[in-house]
Order: sequence, then C-alpha cells, then structure tokens
Amino acid sequence: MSSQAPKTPSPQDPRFAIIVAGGSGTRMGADRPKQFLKLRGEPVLVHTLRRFAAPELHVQRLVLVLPADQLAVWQELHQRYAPELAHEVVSGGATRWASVRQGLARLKEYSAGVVAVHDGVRPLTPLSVIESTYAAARQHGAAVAAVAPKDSVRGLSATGSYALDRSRLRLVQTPQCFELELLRRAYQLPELPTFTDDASVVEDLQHPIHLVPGDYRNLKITTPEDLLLAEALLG
Ligand SMILES: Nc1ccn([C@@H]2O[C@H](COP(=O)(O)OP(=O)(O)OP(=O)(O)O)[C@@H](O)[C@H]2O)c(=O)n1
Ligand SMILES: C[C@](O)(CO)[C@H](O)COP(=O)(O)O
Repeated sequence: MSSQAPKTPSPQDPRFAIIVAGGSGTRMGADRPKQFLKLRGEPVLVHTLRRFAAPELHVQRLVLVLPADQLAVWQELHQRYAPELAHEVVSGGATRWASVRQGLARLKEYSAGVVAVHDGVRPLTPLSVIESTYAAARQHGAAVAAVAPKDSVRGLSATGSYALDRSRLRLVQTPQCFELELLRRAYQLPELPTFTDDASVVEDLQHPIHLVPGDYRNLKITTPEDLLLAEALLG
C-alpha cells in the first residue's frame, strides 16, 4: 500500500463519474426501487453520491442515471436529504448497459479524462478504492475493483458440479474506471447478453482489464439481507 498522497488530476485530465441507479430492484422486492430505501436514515443513493462528491476525489462531473419514471421522486429526496450535492440527472434505459450509455452521452463534449461507472446501490465503497481505481485507469486504460472469493467455488456441469481453482478467480465490484474515449468506443458496439458490467463491454474491444484491490465492505445492495449488513457496517 503506497503512503503517497494522491495527485490532483490536471484540468487536461478530468475525472467524471456515472452513477447508475436506473434499475427497479426486483430481487429486493420492496415497494420502491432499492436505491431509494433508507440506510441509517438516508436513501442508499445519497450515501453513494456523497462518496463520489468527496472533494479529495476531484470528480468534475457527477452524472446520475435514474429510471425515467422516478425523476420527480428523486428530486424530492435530493432536496430533503442532500440539497448540497451537485450532480446532473439523466433518464436510464431498460438494461444497465443502456443506462450507462445514456450517462456517457451526457459527457459528449469531452475527449480526455477518466470516467468511473459505479452502481448507485454500492453505498459503502471506501474512498481509497475509488481513488486507486481512477489512478489505475489513468495508467492502464481500464481498471476495476475486485476481491478474492472467500468460499470454495464450483462450476455447474450436466452431471453435477466440479471444483474451480478460487486462487484464479475474483469477484468484480464497482467502481469500474476507464479512459473516456475507450469506454465511449466500447459502448458504440451492440449490446450482448453476456455483458454484466462495463469491464465485459470494454473487453469486447480486446482491451485488457486491470484489477485493483476492492473491499469486502463494498456491498451491492441486491436482496433484503444486504441492507441489514450495510446498516451494521455503517454503524
Ligand atoms: N436498467 C438498469 C438496470 C440496472 N441499473 C443499475 O445498475 C446497478 C446494478 O444493478 P442491479 O443490482 O441488478 O439493480 P436492479 O436492476 O435494480 O435490480 P434487479 O436486477 O434485482 O431488478 C444498480 O445500481 C441499478 O440501479 C441501471 O442503471 N439501469
Ligand atoms: C456491475 C456489477 O455490480 C459488478 O459486480 C454487477 O455485474 C451488476 O450485476 P447485476 O446483476 O446487474 O446486479
């Protein structure tokens, strides 16, 4: 772990963030999209946005992608819980891929810089992980936070299952950071059913993906027990 202070990005090398929160949260099964559920008294999305708005990260534009039918709901939550949070809102699409594409379109006037794509439902990401992912993308073009599996892992076969070598596997998180032009080129390709994240989209251009140490606390709020865990971790 380096003890060097992070370098301030130059004006020629700006940082952007696209926070994708355009989903409906079917696996959570709540009465509203999970990004709006309360975590320690504030919407999950407020926690997430606050992290990316931290001044030490120097993010120049913070683009929030929301379901088209939830813009008014968010406007009210924003005013109530975090009116100080500067960001711009874009309507999302039917899939995460389509939502990222909408967010990217908002940055069309830029040709240089690094963009982070982050799930709006990952509210606990340490700033050190965000900083190191931005810095690694500056160096390698594409960088993604990931952690090693702690459990044993098996693959599925027609007859049952087989052991996988977990030392060669990583669980992928967000942020996923990219040189802006690289991500833009990747998102000009047609969407494939195999795209589960931005790294898989960029990989389609045969560009290598650099892995950065993520954090086990960087939960994705997906099902009800994740919310309980997040409450405990924040406490
Ligand atoms: N059309 C979509 C689908 C997902 N997302 C975002 O991508 C992130 C990861 O997706 P996931 O956890 O699958 O969220 P949901 O799609 O809301 O959940 P589910 O699959 O259970 O419906 C979330 O922040 C989600 O809001 C998005 O911006 N646009
Ligand atoms: C992007 C992601 O969070 C990386 O782990 C994940 O792929 C999102 O998956 P989901 O099925 O859309 O929740």
